[in-house]
Amino acid sequence: MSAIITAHQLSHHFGEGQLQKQVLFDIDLEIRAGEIVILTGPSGSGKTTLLTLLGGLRAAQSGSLTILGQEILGASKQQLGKLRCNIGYIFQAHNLLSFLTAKQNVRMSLELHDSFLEQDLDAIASNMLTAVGLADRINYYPDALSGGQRQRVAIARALVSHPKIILADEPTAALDKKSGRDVVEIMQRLAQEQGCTILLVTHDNRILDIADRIVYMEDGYLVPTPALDVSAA
Ligand SMILES: Nc1ncnc2c1ncn2[C@@H]1O[C@H](COP(=O)(O)OP(=O)(O)OP(=O)(O)O)[C@@H](O)[C@H]1O
Repeated sequence: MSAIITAHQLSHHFGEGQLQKQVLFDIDLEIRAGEIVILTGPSGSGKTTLLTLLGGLRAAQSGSLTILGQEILGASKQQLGKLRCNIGYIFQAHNLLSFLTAKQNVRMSLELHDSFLEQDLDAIASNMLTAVGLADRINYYPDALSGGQRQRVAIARALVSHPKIILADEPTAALDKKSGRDVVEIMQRLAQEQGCTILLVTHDNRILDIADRIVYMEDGYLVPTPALDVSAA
């Protein structure tokens, strides 16, 4: 498997001068095509900061970061924007637009890509919602859906354009055990079908077993995964 994301000696700080605070230290990480990698660790250890860097959502400051073959250090806003077309994002709060139906929310993601024909968009969006088990909720507004159903719409929206990478930040945090499990299993199945790489940040020990690999963070450093966390899954 080839590397799809490679970080080498990646560091990051917030603030300037006396207020500067370093939150990532010399991160070395390689993520290969098709892998499901879970990033876990205590609150404030830098997981979200690392995830946003690896997803091209913020500029890298030092070290080296290659995403889909492109060096991100010093990349322009345009280059980052183009890169993001190949990445699907799923967040804790699903961020669906409340005035659009499930289908319209998914369709909107397709409209950002010019590789799909206008007349096909409705059918593609509906098929994707069917794939996440929402065939009977296609024309519902988010307010009429449960938390788990909304998160499944968010998954459909992220995966519908067949991105090469999915980044998910605490996708099960707001869900009960059963819904959380359903959501990650759907992500896992679809990513496997599409050959997509998943990088997922979570505190949720109940879903650690879906990962091919668990990466553990502490105080801004990658550390060997404690055996305890793996067996607790
Ligand atoms: N925009 C920002 N400006 C200043 N400091 C920030 C900013 N974002 C994060 N931090 C700080 O960076 C550190 C790492 O935060 P980050 O959100 O990456 O951790 P995390 O491991 O994802 O935490 P959690 O599990 O609680 O979400 C924290 O000390 C946080 O306060």
